[in-house]
Amino acid sequence: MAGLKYLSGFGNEFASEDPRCPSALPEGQNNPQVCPYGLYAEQLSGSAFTCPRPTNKRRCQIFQFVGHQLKYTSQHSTAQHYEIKSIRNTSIHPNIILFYYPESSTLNIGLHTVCGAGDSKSRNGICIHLYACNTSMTDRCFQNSDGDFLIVPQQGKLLVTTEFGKMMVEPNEICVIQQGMRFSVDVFGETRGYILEVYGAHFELPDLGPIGANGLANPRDFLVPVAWYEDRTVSAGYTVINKYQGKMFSCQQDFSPFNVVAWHGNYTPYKYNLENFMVINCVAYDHADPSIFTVLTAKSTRPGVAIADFVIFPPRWGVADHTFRPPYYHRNCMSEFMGLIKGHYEAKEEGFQPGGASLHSIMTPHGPDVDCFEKNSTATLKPERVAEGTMAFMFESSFSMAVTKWGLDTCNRVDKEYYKCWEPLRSHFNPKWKPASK
Ligand SMILES: O=C(O)Cc1cc(O)ccc1O
Ligand SMILES: [Fe+2]
Repeated sequence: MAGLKYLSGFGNEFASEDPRCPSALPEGQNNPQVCPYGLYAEQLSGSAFTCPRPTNKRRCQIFQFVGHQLKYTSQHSTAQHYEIKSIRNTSIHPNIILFYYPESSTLNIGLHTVCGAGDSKSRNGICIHLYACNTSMTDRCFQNSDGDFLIVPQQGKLLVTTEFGKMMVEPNEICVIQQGMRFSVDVFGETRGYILEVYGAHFELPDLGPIGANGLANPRDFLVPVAWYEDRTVSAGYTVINKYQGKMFSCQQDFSPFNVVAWHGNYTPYKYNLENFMVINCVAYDHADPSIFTVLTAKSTRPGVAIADFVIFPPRWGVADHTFRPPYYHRNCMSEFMGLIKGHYEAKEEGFQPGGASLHSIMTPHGPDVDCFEKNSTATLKPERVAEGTMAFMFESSFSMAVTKWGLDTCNRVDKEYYKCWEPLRSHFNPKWKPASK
């Protein structure tokens, strides 16, 4: 859908009216006795009323025909995949797991949870889902009452209709749909990607510290939809699906929920093109930690420790002198879930397919495969482009993840031999080695 308009900025105070209804936002107040055009006023609160100002940025006033719904009933079909219970019941072991992506043709029912930890009831935790579909959502929308979705399309673009307006999100872009926001997705063929869900925190831009005012993901590159409504009666029934405490509920209404004529506030969905990321990296020697590539972070209450970070490995220059340039060998107190949007990943050129994923669990050793190690230990170190035409990413989390039954068994695409990419690493130990004489 060409020609969609957006507002620009991260977490700004925005105001938007559908141009068909000028002056739909009441002047100077949120709750006039009667709203313009006879609309209903509703506040969507994404932070506690009493949060201190820096975090109390999370609210939106929306003006709509009508918002309230009928009774939710439990919905079955795909419900079990979202249950946190299913995460607790499943496999806990520290192996490294490489998931191959399920064929989309075998899977057109949407979302599958692969791993996660914590829970939505205590508002602290994460879930990682994969989606694969080839059918648009017709007369149905989704509302996640549990947390925020950071959606990473890998194949196929998504036309996301929200209460705030429409966004087109293509592979190499991401979007965030925050807790409680209703949305529906149109697809245009085989479509798949990844979703990071966080409970109890919203995504923020990372602090820049000594980097200064510019760098990483710049706030102006985040795009927010403009108000758009439809006045549509759906006599056959419009289904609102609500994920609440890990379970799916649905209710029927006879109108489209995308009836918000105007809104203002700073609690909105948004999208970001990863191509806009301003990469900061080593220009002298050694390998900077990948936190330098953080696009968005969902902070925990412990300073510097994220519930989850969204980190990318964008095309860039590699210039470090006398340095083994690829990722170092690593044991981490965090979990590392990696995915690949396109191209190859520098630490594993073969085997890691776009659409695939790997989970390197807490303190499980990982790093470059044997080819990458040998090649880069002897390479002539001239400035060169790294990761050209590729985009790998990582969901890095302080939670220790359990893998669902679906992730391990049902998807049936786990590479049981993944660990073998490190098996041929041989010792280069030379006891006769001498330091170069100065
Ligand atoms: O490849 C990985 O697993 C991610 C990663 C990247 C990097 O640059 C340094 C450490 C690390 O774990
Ligand atoms: Fe790592």
